Amino acid sequence: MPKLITLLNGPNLNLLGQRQPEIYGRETLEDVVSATAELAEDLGLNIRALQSNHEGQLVDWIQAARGTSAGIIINPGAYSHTSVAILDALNAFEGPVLEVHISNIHKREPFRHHSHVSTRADGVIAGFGTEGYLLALRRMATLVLK
Ligand SMILES: O=C1C[C@@](O)(C(=O)O)C[C@@H](O)[C@@H]1O
Repeated sequence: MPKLITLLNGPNLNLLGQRQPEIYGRETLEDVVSATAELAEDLGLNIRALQSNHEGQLVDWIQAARGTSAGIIINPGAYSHTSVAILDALNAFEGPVLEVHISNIHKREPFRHHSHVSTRADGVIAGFGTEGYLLALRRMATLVLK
């Protein structure tokens, strides 16, 4: 059985492709999910891709990944900068956590420079566009298949 990786996207990422394309690009979330699922298959992994605009829902999915997923790839969106609840949930998850930001948060407004999630993440990718999800998945394969 291929190992399961939970891919979580937070608020407003459902609007990928339409929302500020000059920052986030023209690819939709559906495009991102199908590209990651395809790569996952090549790498011998399974992906469970979920998106929510609600903090508590993301916390519930992180908790559900305990004992069922080998790793979590998460773009927490704006909750990166505000959510101690998401950080606490990730701290209760036993496997590797990789954080993805499509944009380079360090080049943007100062309030985006800090991410609570980064204090837990085993790796962070920012500013690689939607390609960041694929790079994170490759790194996840190294971490969980070693
Ligand atoms: O919603 C997002 C998307 C983001 O996480 C990114 O992928 O670049 C960066 C966040 O600051 C922002 O709130």
